[in-house]
Amino acid sequence: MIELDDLLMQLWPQAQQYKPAIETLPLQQVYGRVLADSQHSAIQVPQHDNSGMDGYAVRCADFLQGMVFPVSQRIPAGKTPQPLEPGTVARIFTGAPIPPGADAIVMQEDTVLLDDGRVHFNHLPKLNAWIRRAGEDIARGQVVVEMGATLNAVRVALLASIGIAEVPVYRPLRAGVMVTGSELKNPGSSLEPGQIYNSNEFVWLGLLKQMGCEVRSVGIVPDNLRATVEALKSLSDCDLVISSGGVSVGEEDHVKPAVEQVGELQAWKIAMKPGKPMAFGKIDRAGQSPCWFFGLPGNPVSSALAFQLVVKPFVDLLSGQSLPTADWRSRMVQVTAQFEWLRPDTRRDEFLRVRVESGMATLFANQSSGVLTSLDQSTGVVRLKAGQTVTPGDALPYVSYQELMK
Ligand SMILES: Nc1nc2c(c(=O)[nH]1)N[C@H]1C(S)=C(S)[C@@H](COP(=O)(O)OP(=O)(O)OC[C@H]3O[C@@H](n4cnc5c(N)ncnc54)[C@H](O)[C@@H]3O)O[C@H]1N2
Ligand code: MOO
Repeated sequence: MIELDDLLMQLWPQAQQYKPAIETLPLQQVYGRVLADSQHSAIQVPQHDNSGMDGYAVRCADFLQGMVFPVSQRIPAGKTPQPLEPGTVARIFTGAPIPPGADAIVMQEDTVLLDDGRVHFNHLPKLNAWIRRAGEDIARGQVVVEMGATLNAVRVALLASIGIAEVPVYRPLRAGVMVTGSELKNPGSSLEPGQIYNSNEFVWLGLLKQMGCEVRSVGIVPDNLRATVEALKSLSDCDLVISSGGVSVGEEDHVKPAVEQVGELQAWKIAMKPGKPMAFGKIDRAGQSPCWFFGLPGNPVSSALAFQLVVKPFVDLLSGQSLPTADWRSRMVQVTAQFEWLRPDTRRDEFLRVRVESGMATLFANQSSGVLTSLDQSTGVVRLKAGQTVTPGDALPYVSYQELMK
């Protein structure tokens, strides 16, 4: 068996070597994509010192002479102001440039407009009040979004705010999906005795789409070597293929020999629970970069967790994301156990499904890897080292499903 951390260290450098193709797209089409080159700002934001309020631009020193001033100019947003005449104030609106010579803004609620058009100020102004300084958001030349960042709504808006209309992004990965098992039926059809519904595929379709992959599925593949080999071959034009089931040790488990026929198996049996019989390898493609292969266990919880803990960071790295973003281990936090766990697995690290509220972790009662409801009714997993027992009050490393899928 391979330790999980050793497996990750074996996988990640391979993913980092992969160079996805780059395309340049308009901002409207880049949501969820990974940026292929850091974007610098050619301008400062804001461009000019500007007002944060509707009100008056004033010179503080003038208030030694009194509290009532005539208005010498009107500055709406978008207009270039004249220098502020001494002994006067300027009517100004939110976002409008500060006139040279003004050193504070007074909001209009703190003033009274007199019948003769002059303005009475209720209080002395505060130096620099309500002036938003040029460049206080973004300096000229600053990197605004780093290469490898996923372009979420705010980052796309940041690019827009510096006038960039199109950016280079990595081409989405093509993920191939197959689920093995002669006992499987798709939802919508009725079950014969001994059959079960295929649910694993539906976890992956959702997660892969959330990760921005283009997904192609061949669906259910019966438990025989020939059909498994054919399914692998038919998906080999993808960047990676994920299969479920058939990776254990029984005679009905054909995935490993099938991968060995069409490519190479690099790892099998990981010291983690759930998820032990996971396999990793490659499907050969003459003269092209490899098609990576993940054989995940059939048990629904094992398949979903192995996906989040092993496949997800690999796909993130293939997609061009940086290692710190991809490594969920650095995002683990400590929680306090409110449960007891006295029957640890002595050889594998265990991931227990728990519900965490205010830093307190309660255990989902049924930790079987066949119980899919456990994933819905827990918030994440705590990681135990092989042989580790838990008593209430113990501090445990925890990662939420939300954090795993970031
Ligand atoms: N003698 C041994 N038996 C098993 C071992 C072992 O080391 N020695 N490992 C166990 C562990 S751990 C796991 S996990 C499972 C994984 O086995 P497979 O990956 O070969 O999966 P299958 O046997 O094909 O299926 C397991 C289970 O999951 C259900 N399943 C399969 N596909 C789907 C799907 N698409 N949607 C929903 N459910 C699915 C399947 O019906 C089985 O109930 O092996 C243990 N055995
Ligand atoms: O490790 Mo298996 O994945 O227990 O369920």
